[in-house]
Amino acid sequence: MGTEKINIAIDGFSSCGKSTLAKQLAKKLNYTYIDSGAMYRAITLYFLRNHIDWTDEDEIGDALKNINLSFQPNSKTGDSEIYLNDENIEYVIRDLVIAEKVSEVAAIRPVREFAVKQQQEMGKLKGVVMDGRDIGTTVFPDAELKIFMTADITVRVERRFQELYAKNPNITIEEVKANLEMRDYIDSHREHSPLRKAADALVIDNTNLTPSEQLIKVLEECKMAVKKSV
Ligand SMILES: Nc1ncnc2c1ncn2[C@@H]1O[C@H](COP(=O)(O)OP(=O)(O)O)[C@@H](O)[C@H]1O
Ligand SMILES: Nc1ccn([C@@H]2O[C@H](COP(=O)(O)OP(=O)(O)O)[C@@H](O)[C@H]2O)c(=O)n1
Repeated sequence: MGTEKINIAIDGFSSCGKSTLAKQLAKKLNYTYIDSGAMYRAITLYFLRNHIDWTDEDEIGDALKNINLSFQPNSKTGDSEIYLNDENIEYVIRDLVIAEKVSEVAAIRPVREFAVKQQQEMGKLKGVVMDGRDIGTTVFPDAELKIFMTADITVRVERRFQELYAKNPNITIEEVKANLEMRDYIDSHREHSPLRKAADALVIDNTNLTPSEQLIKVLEECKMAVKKSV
């Protein structure tokens, strides 16, 4: 592949493999991976810890002024991890307690403006793979490659359940299913930047694809997108 860098936007439903694909691509292409969902999870963690009333616009505005988010590579794995005011919160934000509230918080306009501004800044120099819900539609509407991922709900629930069960054996499959369905509903029906497939996005249904099969498929698309961009 040439030296020209493009931006790659990956959107889709919860737990369908967006970040797995985004990380694979970033490694292969030597791009920067940004997990935009981690930013909304981080803001939710801050709001919960500090008992912020997120129905109150003034309280939200003051709280956002105290939130500094950054991504830094893990010194052992090299994987990008999120920091909230210098604390590594990569692990804690994956908890179901955060997943229960994150879609409510992510629907708030000033929260989205706060996150989107930083995301757009990170993409200015290109060479970014970002996954989320509104990357191809709002954050990088001009991204050279847009992917919209999906997979059957039963497969998505099973995948996320296995992940959460490894950390907490008290978790039930019903809880995980209810959470994914609730988030998909709120994310696709909210007023500001709802989850939508961008008109020019390529749909990947990975219900029956392994991670390496999906990578091969998308790398071909990347090659073509880079060629088109020069
Ligand atoms: N193609 C695939 N086949 C099987 N499991 C997958 C595939 N892609 C991702 N996974 C697994 O599914 C779970 C959710 O993937 P993840 O990338 O975190 O999804 P998302 O970023 O969309 O929430 C993870 O445990 C991941 O290892
Ligand atoms: N670009 C984005 C990314 C995430 N989000 C919100 O953040 C939540 C968590 O995102 P995530 O990517 O970590 O979710 P998973 O699919 O990994 O479970 C989503 O359910 C959305 O409510 C968003 O609104 N916009």
